[in-house]
Amino acid sequence: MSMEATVDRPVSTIDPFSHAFLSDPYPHHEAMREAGPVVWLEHYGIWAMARHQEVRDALTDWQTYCSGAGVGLSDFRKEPPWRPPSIILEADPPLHTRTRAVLTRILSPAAINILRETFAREAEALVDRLLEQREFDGVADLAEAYPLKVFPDAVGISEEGRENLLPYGSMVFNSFGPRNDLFDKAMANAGPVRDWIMSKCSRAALAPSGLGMRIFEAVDAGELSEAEAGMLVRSFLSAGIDTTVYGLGNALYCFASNPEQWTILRESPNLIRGSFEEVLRFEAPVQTFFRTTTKAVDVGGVHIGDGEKVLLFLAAANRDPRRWDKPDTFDVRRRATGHMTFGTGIHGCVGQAVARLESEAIFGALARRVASFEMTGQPERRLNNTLRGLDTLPLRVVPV
Ligand code: HEM
Ligand SMILES: CCOc1cccc(C(=O)O)c1
Repeated sequence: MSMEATVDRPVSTIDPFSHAFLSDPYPHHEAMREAGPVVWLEHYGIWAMARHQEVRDALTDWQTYCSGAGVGLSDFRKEPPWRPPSIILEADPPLHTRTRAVLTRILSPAAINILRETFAREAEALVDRLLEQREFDGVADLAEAYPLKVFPDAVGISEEGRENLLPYGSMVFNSFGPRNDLFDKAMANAGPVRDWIMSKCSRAALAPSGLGMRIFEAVDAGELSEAEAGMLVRSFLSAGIDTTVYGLGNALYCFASNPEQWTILRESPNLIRGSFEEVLRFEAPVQTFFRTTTKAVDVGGVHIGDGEKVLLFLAAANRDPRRWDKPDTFDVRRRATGHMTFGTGIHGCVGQAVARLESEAIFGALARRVASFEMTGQPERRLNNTLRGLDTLPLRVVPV
């Protein structure tokens, strides 16, 4: 019998969904990276990976680390999901292969390029208004306002009721964590919010020329059922707003906190696209996702059993000194490709071209018009079981 060289498993008592951890995760990320390639979190009875190599390998090995049991703490095979599972995010091949192919085509860089002019026009108009105001809140007046205008417009849903989108995103992203106070608060008004969202996931509710109707055209082409098309529109509304809201807010925070980096960007506008990748690496709006093992597996000598939950710390991988030089420095000149904030492998973010276009439009407009940002008050955090970002960011802009 081959004696596997298994070592004792590294153990940690931290609660990665506590307010303390979510408010300042970086020291805990460092502790987990140093504890081992995989760490047992006894608080929840789950495994954690915080190093870049292990996170990347687990995301790539979808056969061993599956999504079909849910990509949150809850194992769908042991307890009912709070909503019908996503047929892309919470699906494995072959179902995932079919649904992913449809969204990959609809959200391809070429397809998204068609939105470039509209996204740029909306960004210029918003920046005009904010420069008039001089002082505003970077979260409410920019990071929320812009995605809430351009993305639902692009999907093709009506203006009325869009105030349900952020609450729904909060429900979705808090649901990947434990049923803690953050989840309970997010679910307070679940019924009406969920009803509004589902009312938008049908042909009748979608503009003929939007991204949503592109999904129903895949039904007519025999690639999807009518019900599956509705579920994929739900995926757009689940994933497509809060992620970019937190991402744009984190970007503003990074530039306001590192004014010399903003000056570098203004002098070299060709760095604008790459600077968003550095924001995503340094202040990942999406911090974690889970996988579930489909067999026993040995990671760096540590034995993980079959059917166990593994928490992948995307944000910890982004600051792993094994992968990055000066990982805790925000540097817009860094080539940040290889960050884990869009995931990687077969589930790697299918909407990343939309996110990049939104950021490029906004920060392109700001770089031409704003000499510097000044924080006029203390920013407040918006705690969420999966997302990291701000609730308020009081700003003043100094025009060029
Ligand atoms: C800064 C913005 C964004 C971030 C940080 C982000 C992050 C991610 C991550 C980490 C994943 C992988 C999840 C996993 O491996 O389990 C993912 C998948 C996904 N994202 Fe994004 N996302 C962003 C924007 C968007 C947008 C704008 C859309 C619009 C449609 C979108 C739609 C999706 C969908 C449908 C999936 C599931 C893909 C699959 O499972 O094959 N995301 N995203
Ligand atoms: C940003 C990761 O992608 C997601 C997130 C939440 C929900 C869904 C979905 O497919 O419903 C996808």
